[in-house]
Order: sequence, then C-alpha cells, then structure tokens
Amino acid sequence: MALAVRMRVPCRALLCAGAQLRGAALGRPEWAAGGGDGARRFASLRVLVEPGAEGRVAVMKLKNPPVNSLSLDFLTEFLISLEKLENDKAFRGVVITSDCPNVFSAGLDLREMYGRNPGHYAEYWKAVQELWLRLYLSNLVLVAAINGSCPAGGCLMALTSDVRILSDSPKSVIGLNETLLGIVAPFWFKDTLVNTIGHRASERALQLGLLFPPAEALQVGLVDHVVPEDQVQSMALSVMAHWLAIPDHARQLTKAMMRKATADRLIKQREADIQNFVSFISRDSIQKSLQIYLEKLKQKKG
Ligand SMILES: CCCCCCCCCC/C=C\CC(=O)SCCNC(=O)CCNC(=O)[C@H](O)C(C)(C)COP(=O)(O)OP(=O)(O)OC[C@H]1O[C@@H](n2cnc3c(N)ncnc32)[C@H](O)[C@@H]1OP(=O)(O)O
Repeated sequence: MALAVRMRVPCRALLCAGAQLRGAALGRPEWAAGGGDGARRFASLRVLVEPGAEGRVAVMKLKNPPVNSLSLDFLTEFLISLEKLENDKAFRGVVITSDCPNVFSAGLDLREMYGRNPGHYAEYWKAVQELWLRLYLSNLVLVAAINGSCPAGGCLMALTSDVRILSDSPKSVIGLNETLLGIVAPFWFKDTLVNTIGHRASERALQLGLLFPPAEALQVGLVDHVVPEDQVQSMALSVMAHWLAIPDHARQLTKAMMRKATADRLIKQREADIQNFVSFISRDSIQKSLQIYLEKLKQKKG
C-alpha cells in the first residue's frame, strides 16, 4: 500500500487551485446530491456520477455535448469528480462512459489549442497532463465503456483504463490520429499506446494516424472486448466484478509496478513538456493545420 500512496501524483495543490479558479469561472462547482443514494450520486455541469453496482462501483458519464471534447472546464470538472471518488473509501472501481450519442470523446478541445495565447496553452496542457497522470495512476479499477467514436485525446483517456469495452458500431472508431491533424502525439501518449499494443503496432498506428474500427481494434489489442451497443455498460460492470474479486492492495501494487516508470517519465519533465507544447502549438504552421482541420469539421455539416 505504501508504494501506492507514494505514487499519488504530487499535484493536489495545482488541481485544487485550478478547480477553485475554474469553479469561480463556472459560477461555482456544483455537486448536487440527489436520489436515494444521497451524496454518492453527484453531478457537475459536464460529468455525471451514478452508483454502478453494490455501492462500490461508480459510473462516470461524460456529458460535454455535442462531442465530449476535453475542454479546460470539462477537464477541471472531471478531475474534481475523480478525486471525490478516489477519496471515498466505499468506491473501488469506476466505469467511464459517454452521455453523448455516438461519441465517447472527440479528444482534446481544438478550440483550446487554436488562436489563444501562450499562457492559455500552458494552463490547458497542465490540465491534460493532470488528467493522464490521475487516470493512469489511479488506485481504482477503471473500465472504459466506449460507446462511440474515440479519437486522439479520447483514445488516450480510454488507454489509461484497466479494461476497454468498445461498442460494435461503424461510428466506434478508436486511435491516436494526431498526424491526420498535422500534429504529433506527445511521448507519453505514445508510451501509453506502446504499453498497450506493443512497439511495431504503435509505430504504424501513430505514423498513419489510424482510427481502428471495432474488429481491428480488438485484433490489435487496443480494446479488450467488442459488444453490441446496448451491452457496453452491462459488460463493463461484469468485467469490473471480475477485477474487484482481486484484493485491492495486491492489484494496486501490481498496477503501480507496471505503470510507474511510464508516469515518472512525464513527472520528471512536466514543465519542459509544457514548454514544448506551447512552442509547438504556437507555430504558425501548426495553427494553420488546426485552422484547416476545424474548417473541415465545420464543412462536413454543410
Ligand atoms: C515536437 C513534439 C511536441 C509535442 C507537442 C504536442 C502537440 C499536440 C498534441 C495534441 C494531442 C492530442 C490531440 C487531440 O486530441 S486533438 C483532437 C482530435 N480529435 C479529432 O480529430 C476528432 C474530431 N472530431 C470528429 O471527428 C467528429 O466531430 C466526431 C468526434 C467523429 C463526431 O462527429 P459528429 O458528426 O457527431 O459531430 P461533428 O459535426 O463533427 O462535430 C460537432 C461539433 O463539434 C465540433 N468538434 C468536433 N470535434 C471537436 C474537437 N476535438 N474539439 C473541438 N470541437 C470539436 C465540430 O467542429 C462541430 O462544431 P460546430 O457544431 O460545427 O460548431
């Protein structure tokens, strides 16, 4: 247990400060207790948390319509919800799923990375790092119930889970498609992918910006199960029961043993990683690529 405790990411101060700041921007973080489960069911504007099974599993539903893009406000609310669950001894596992139809998450919010100032880019990237570290090192069992499209940052989020269940639908594609946008997946995105599907498969997937349909995602090991859309959550809860049958302390220490070195690589160079991101994303050529990509997304509709 000691290792698991030591492993906790030393960013609480940042998260709290960020939460207060963003909370103030939102009016205040609202945690509406409701229903028969009292304080165990809570919600912010963009994240719903509901009891999953036997009071020890929570279901976190991402609710940032239309596509659950990972905006700064969303990240802040998600991190606060996750921390509440981590601190509540009753919870041992969390299923992460989407409340938006056909999309698990569209990944990082492109509007946070386009046309802003360096200070904003730095604040945003810190929050993205925090999301990854918190999820990747979580003591909870995390199961991603991926009920829709899951590109880039959405895929990263899913990759931090212990198990991934993908809905069998043509919309449910998953992968790190950064190169298609003319940007580069950071080393810790790459490491997370390599840890999941291996070096060669990652090299191909990253360079080509592949978005895998369900059968291929399963074959390459990007997801663990593919099930019909209406069975994603029930499958997630049933897989969760299996994982919760393992004593927490042994499972947590094993998870830490598997993931610590990867997380430490970022922890040791967080500030440099932020500076890299800010200078990369501020380049005219990168801003141009993002602009073109955003325009393409808009044109898709018309
Ligand atoms: C040298 C090394 C240094 C390292 C430096 C690091 C570099 C940066 C690394 C960044 C890392 C990660 C990148 C990301 O995560 S970028 C995001 C990538 N995401 C995508 O490519 C997905 C884009 N979206 C879609 O493909 C589709 O929207 C969808 C998810 C398949 C859903 O399709 P849909 O038909 O249901 O919805 P659609 O009409 O397309 O979209 C509805 C509105 O939402 C807007 N939107 C979509 N995605 C995003 C997004 N990611 N961010 C912000 N906004 C998004 C879309 O524009 C529509 O808006 P509107 O209604 O037209 O106004």
